[in-house]
Amino acid sequence: MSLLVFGQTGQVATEIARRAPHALCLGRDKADLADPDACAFAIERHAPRAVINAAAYTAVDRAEDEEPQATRINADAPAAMARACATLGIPLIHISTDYVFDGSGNAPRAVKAPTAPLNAYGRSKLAGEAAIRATGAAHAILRTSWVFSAHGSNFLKTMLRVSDTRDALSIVNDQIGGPTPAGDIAEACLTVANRLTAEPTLTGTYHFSGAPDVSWQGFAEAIFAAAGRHVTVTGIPTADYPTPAARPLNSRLDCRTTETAFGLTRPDWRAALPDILNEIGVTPT
Ligand SMILES: NC(=O)C1=CN([C@@H]2O[C@H](COP(=O)(O)OP(=O)(O)OC[C@H]3O[C@@H](n4cnc5c(N)ncnc54)[C@H](OP(=O)(O)O)[C@@H]3O)[C@@H](O)[C@H]2O)C=CC1
Ligand SMILES: Cc1cn([C@H]2C[C@H](O)[C@@H](COP(=O)(O)OP(=O)(O)O[C@H]3O[C@@H](C)C(=O)[C@@H](O)[C@H]3O)O2)c(=O)[nH]c1=O
Ligand SMILES: [Mg+2]
Repeated sequence: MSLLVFGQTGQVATEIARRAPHALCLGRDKADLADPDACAFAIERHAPRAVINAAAYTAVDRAEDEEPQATRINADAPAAMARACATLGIPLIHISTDYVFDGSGNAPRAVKAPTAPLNAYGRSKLAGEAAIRATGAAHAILRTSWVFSAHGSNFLKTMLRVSDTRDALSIVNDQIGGPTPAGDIAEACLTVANRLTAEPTLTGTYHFSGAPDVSWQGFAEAIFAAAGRHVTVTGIPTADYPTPAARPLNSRLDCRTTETAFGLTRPDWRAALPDILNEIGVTPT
């Protein structure tokens, strides 16, 4: 057994499966993250050379009402995975989020910058990070942001859906971050898994997000331009788009240590748009 992946249908898991046909990707039916012991058992039984956790509770607004469940999936399960990895002496590659930060200021966040999540999802992901570090397992925690792809649910697909019925939208323009193609995250995870297997001293936390940083409004406009859809996008402040979960204004991630350690540079999300739209079946008219 080479590589064990938690997650099968998600954005990143789908892209890992495409790139690593020999990896064993476990869906919820084979490993339910609400059952952390089952996740640890799956690792012990398959004895892979590395584990990638690409599954998570990602419903940001719903997590406000389901924090215990989000914490079980985003913290208790990764902790159990890391303990099993430590026992076997294999690395765990785990994905985390810009939402562990409070989004103050305008500067890109360094890896070691203080964390202070604004919402339940962010707290559950931060708890996962801490729990993994505490096990002593060789690991890489890869924080990314604003993931999009042809699969699963994401902002790009929401924009395409709503523009089927509306030709004008109001989108927040004061939350800034790096949209990240799931395919590039998958590639980064595989690169990091290979490197960490040979060099466990690379253990640590890393940032990996797409460039350039943009507002959700700017991202929406780029999506509609690439899709050839004529939609009027009006920028609004976050205060005018109330949601159950608060979201950080500044989601910029400083990704320089990831390039130094692994040679991974920030992917240009604009370059990924045409292929992803094409895969969804959207062709500019
Ligand atoms: N989406 C984003 O914008 C961002 C995501 N991240 C992180 O990246 C990682 C990958 O996210 P992404 O690919 O977008 O995730 P998705 O939301 O696309 O998919 C989540 C995956 O997790 C699985 N999952 C959820 N609950 C369970 C469970 N109880 N047991 C087993 N599997 C479960 C889902 O399976 P099922 O289909 O069965 O529900 C699905 O495969 C996560 O760690 C996420 O926190 C970080 C920053 C941004
Ligand atoms: C649909 C819509 C959204 N918005 C805003 C709401 C929100 O601030 C922003 C993005 O909305 P979403 O619900 O897609 O974003 P959200 O689900 O919060 O996305 C986050 O998911 C988790 C998993 C992460 O880890 C983060 O990196 C981030 O990608 O756009 C508008 O302003 N107008 C609209 O019409
Ligand atoms: Mg969402």
